[in-house]
Amino acid sequence: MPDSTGRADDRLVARRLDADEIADFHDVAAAVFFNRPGPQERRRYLDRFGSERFHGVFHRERLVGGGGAFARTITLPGERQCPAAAMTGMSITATHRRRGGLTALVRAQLDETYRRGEQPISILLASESGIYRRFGYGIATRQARIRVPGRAAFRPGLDTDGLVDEVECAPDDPRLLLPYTEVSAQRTGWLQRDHRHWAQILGADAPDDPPRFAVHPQGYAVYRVAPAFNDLGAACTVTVVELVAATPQAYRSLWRHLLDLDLVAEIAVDSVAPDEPLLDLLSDLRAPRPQLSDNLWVRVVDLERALGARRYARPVEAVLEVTDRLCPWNQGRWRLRVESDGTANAHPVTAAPHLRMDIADLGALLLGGTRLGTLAAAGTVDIVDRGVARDLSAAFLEDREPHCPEIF
Ligand SMILES: CC(=O)SCCNC(=O)CCNC(=O)[C@H](O)C(C)(C)COP(=O)(O)OP(=O)(O)OC[C@H]1O[C@@H](n2cnc3c(N)ncnc32)[C@H](O)[C@@H]1OP(=O)(O)O
Repeated sequence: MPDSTGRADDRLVARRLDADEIADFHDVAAAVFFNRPGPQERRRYLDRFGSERFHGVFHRERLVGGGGAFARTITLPGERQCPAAAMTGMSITATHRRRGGLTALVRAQLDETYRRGEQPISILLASESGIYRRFGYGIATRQARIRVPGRAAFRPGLDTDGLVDEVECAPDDPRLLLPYTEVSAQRTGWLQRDHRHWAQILGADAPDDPPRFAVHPQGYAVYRVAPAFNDLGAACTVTVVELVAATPQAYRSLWRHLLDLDLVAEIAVDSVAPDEPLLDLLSDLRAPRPQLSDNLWVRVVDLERALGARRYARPVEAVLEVTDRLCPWNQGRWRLRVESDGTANAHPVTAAPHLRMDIADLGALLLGGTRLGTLAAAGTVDIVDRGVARDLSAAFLEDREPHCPEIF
């Protein structure tokens, strides 16, 4: 409709979608991601996730985009469980891009997340790595893509126990649920799952391509095989969906089982932690050719609560000066005080800062996988007091690399 100047109103406006509108958004998102879901697939998605929070982007009352902010729980350092708004399916239809649609959407989602007060952080996996820093998201975890030749040997002296079995599993099978529940509560970056997430991850909607399962009393592997036979013989590829092990023995035994499958030329995993133990088990350490990229992006929505939600490796006291363009309530100086038991609190102060950083850098640090010194070397964090910064860096760091193994 023309405005008072006679021009058409070209603004894109974001607002919360009601239950009826979520189905329309699902169609918009499917087109954006080049999918053509059948009616059954659409219905299943809505049955599973229709109760989550969705926002839409409108142009003159036409729905042209949107995205979800799903309620998940993530493990933070110190085995602390933290609610997180998991952003997913962010979509703007091709005819309405680069007009501020995503910007309006992210603002609306962050405002609502803060107002509701349930989730101090927002998380996402980015389709392209250039999009989200401007919205205050930082790369909190990294992933490696690996390709291991079939039958690749372990270093000498690494035993396995032969307790792996090939079985059929339903999404609620305790042989999956029990190891996952145990490991996900310990590993920073892992998400808690309910039956909806399991069904989604195990492809319960795609009966023509069911995954295979190898189980061990303390773990499991979910994988698919792409058969391939050429002039020289078999050259099948195993793609590991996930391998979860609660003990080193289960881990080695499951990997040995996959590596020794006959007819397989290569075992592929698209996302493992950069310090995946397999990389230290193989006798040819160069064989997996790990390719690093970004994994989980974290956005601190409520600084005070987010910094208090994890445990730290050592006591420290530091004043951080934080800039935050989108969430001004985070902007300013904060004293972070970590006690000897690793718990912490943050309070606004006026004291001189020891460090200055953008909120995206705090998101990058929160899971303990990014070094403060690296951000300082890149010049995105400004260190005023080097001694305090060194102590703070050590307090933030995790023993193992955090990683989010799940696509959401
Ligand atoms: C968590 C997830 O869901 S990730 C999935 C993201 N979605 C997709 O990849 C689906 C295909 N792409 C799209 O739907 C759209 O292009 C989106 C959602 C990525 C961007 O939507 P738009 O409405 O065009 O973004 P908007 O106009 O608000 O742009 C905001 C800024 O981001 C920049 N930007 C937008 N898309 C990209 C991109 N793919 N790469 C780099 N920068 C980008 C814009 O140039 C703009 O920069 P500025 O602030 O300096 O001017």
